[in-house]
Amino acid sequence: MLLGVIADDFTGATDIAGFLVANGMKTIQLNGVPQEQAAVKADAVVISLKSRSCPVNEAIEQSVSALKWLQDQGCRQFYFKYCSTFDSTAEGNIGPVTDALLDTLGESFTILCPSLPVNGRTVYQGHLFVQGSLLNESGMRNHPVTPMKDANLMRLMDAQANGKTGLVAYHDIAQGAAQIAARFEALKQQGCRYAVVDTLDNTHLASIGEACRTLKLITGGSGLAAGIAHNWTESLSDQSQAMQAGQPAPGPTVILSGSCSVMTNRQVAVYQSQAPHFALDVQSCLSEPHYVDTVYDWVVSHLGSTLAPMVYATAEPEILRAIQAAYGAQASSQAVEHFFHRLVQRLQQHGVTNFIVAGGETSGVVTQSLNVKGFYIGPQIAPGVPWVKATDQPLSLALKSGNFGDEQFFTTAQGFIHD
Ligand SMILES: Nc1ncnc2c1ncn2[C@@H]1O[C@H](COP(=O)(O)OP(=O)(O)OP(=O)(O)O)[C@@H](O)[C@H]1O
Ligand SMILES: O=C(O)[C@@H](O)C(=O)CO
Repeated sequence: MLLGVIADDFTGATDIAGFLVANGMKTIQLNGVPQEQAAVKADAVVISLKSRSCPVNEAIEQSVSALKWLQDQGCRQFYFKYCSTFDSTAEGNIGPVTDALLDTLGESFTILCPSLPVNGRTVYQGHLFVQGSLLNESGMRNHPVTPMKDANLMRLMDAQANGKTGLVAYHDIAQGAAQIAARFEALKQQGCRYAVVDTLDNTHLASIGEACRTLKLITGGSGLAAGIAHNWTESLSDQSQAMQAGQPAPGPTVILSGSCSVMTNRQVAVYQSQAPHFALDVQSCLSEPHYVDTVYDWVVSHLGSTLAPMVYATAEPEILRAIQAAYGAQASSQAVEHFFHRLVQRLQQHGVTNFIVAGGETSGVVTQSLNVKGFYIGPQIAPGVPWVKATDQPLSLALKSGNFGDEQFFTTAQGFIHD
């Protein structure tokens, strides 16, 4: 095994796994840290956790235990994958987890590279942009769990990590890998533990990837996957079978949307005009034990439709704010997640085999409810969203990060399902 990836949520895991496969690395995704040590045959293993917004100590504990498992598998380099919008708070979890991974590896330096230019995430002078807007002026300012109120990555990291954060700015990045590596050394000499790397396009990511060849730990979004995979080209095995193994097969299909991102709101609105849809009522999720029966019956009665039925909690920011004011942000999001957990188990028992899910946390809940241990990675529906197929049951999933995909995503995803 060459590369071990620790991802802080499920969609983030499939995101990077999809890019690793597309760049020639045979990749298996495992949900949670496996209990057993059985050797996995792949170039890269991505362990997906649900550690983005859990208490800091739990995130550290999960991440370090994933790292140790990957070390035992013989991985030679490690990647901590977090969101391309740096989803975190002043408490964590990106900073404390990075610190814990560095300490466990006995390393003193890593980079912070959330950029994913193909999906509009770029970094300039250490400031993170989403489709040309500063992070704190993008839809991320309204995120239900980790609202992002600052775009300065140095400041965000300083608030939550132990060490000092430096910057490798655009003019150095543009000069290529050797200059970037020289800047890493200079920052280390200045006592920096982390370096934010400016990135405007894939050329920059390729240079950054090359400059990271000797780093034991790399942290970032999925954009850097291509650059990292490139470093291993000479050691890679044949890829064609891995992609094939992840192809989704025909079967009852449902869409579950728990993301309130700007793009998911658009995708849900477009799909509402095309297919059967059911809007979840948060109060009923909180207080009616039999609400799940009502929604389950509705889904089952629409499974024969040309396009799959959609159940969604997705709400526009002002509606979300009103819900959170009435019931509390944590209580309402937990109620929605718990509802999806129960619904998914019922639908699985009914024989639903294909789940298209919007939202990282929501995808985590769905995958855990389905009790899937691992995935083969299939074709990419949109950059960062591959179909994945369970390694141990006849189940396929499309796990969409909140802001990924275009407006037709839910119909496009269904177009990939065939014999
Ligand atoms: N109507 C709602 N009221 C309250 N909470 C909601 C509502 N709809 C969704 N949520 C909660 O908001 C959270 C959305 O997080 P999730 O990670 O699923 O989406 P996302 O943040 O857009 O996706 P990503 O993390 O991939 O960017 C979930 O905990 C979900 O249960
Ligand atoms: O990096 C991203 O934007 C996604 O993979 C993600 O982590 C959102 O949950």
